[in-house]
Amino acid sequence: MNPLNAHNLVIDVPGRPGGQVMDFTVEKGQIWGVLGPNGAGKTTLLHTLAGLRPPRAGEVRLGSSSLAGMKRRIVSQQLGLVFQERHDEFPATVLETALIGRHPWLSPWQMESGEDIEIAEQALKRLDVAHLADRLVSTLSGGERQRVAIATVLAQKPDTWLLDEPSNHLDLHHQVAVMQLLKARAGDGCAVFMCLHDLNLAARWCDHLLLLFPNGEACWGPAENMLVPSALERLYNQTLVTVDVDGAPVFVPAQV
Ligand SMILES: Nc1ncnc2c1ncn2[C@@H]1O[C@H](COP(=O)(O)OP(=O)(O)OP(=O)(O)O)[C@@H](O)[C@H]1O
Repeated sequence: MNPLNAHNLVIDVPGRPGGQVMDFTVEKGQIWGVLGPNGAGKTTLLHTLAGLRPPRAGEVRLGSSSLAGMKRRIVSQQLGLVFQERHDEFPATVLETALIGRHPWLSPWQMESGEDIEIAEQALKRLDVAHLADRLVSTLSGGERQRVAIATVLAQKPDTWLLDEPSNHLDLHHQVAVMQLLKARAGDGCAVFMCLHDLNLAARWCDHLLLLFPNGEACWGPAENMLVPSALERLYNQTLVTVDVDGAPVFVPAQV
């Protein structure tokens, strides 16, 4: 796979002057989590990495190519994005939505083949929404809709997965199921880069973390180096209690 590289990247957060230069590469097999308070710029970073927003400085590269100069079709064969907010106003069924994931692999005006339908159906099954295949997406619950969005990227088969709050709307079982799916994709040689509000999900599943502060400051590295209670308390402006569960830290907000 072509690794996703932030090269001297400064994200363009509206109204925020300056911004830290970021330089990191999301390598094959890695699972990155982006943590930060509301408004810190997590979605802006994700959309910049996906090529949907221009950076203020620097560039995003896929392998040795600058993302800005690549055809969107080629980019979407390599990068998949699960958005935080979706506006599913177009009346489409769950299966039709999952099939959108196959579009980067079809030539213009080419119809989906039986194999594409099979891939989409398998993706729906993997996300536990196959029974909803004929339902309009607009009639689904929040968690069902989130799982369809993830199934659509699974059908897309990108090497690098970008996800904005993938655990949004998911119950505990499906949160774990989605994290297991992402871990399995990483185990198969993909890379995962996701924004998370749940610090403990990040601590449990991510091997790399990027902390994004509201003033634009950022730091990143292996998770064990980033999970420093004092840094996390500063990040969230919240006192934390750290407890050890099965040898791993779990962070709980202090009551006072
Ligand atoms: N189009 C826009 N016009 C004005 N301000 C914007 C625009 N898009 C984003 N912002 C601002 O940029 C900042 C960063 O937004 P962003 O969505 O990246 O934050 P976030 O860390 O993902 O937040 P959250 O945790 O709430 O999802 C916020 O203060 C937001 O209000």
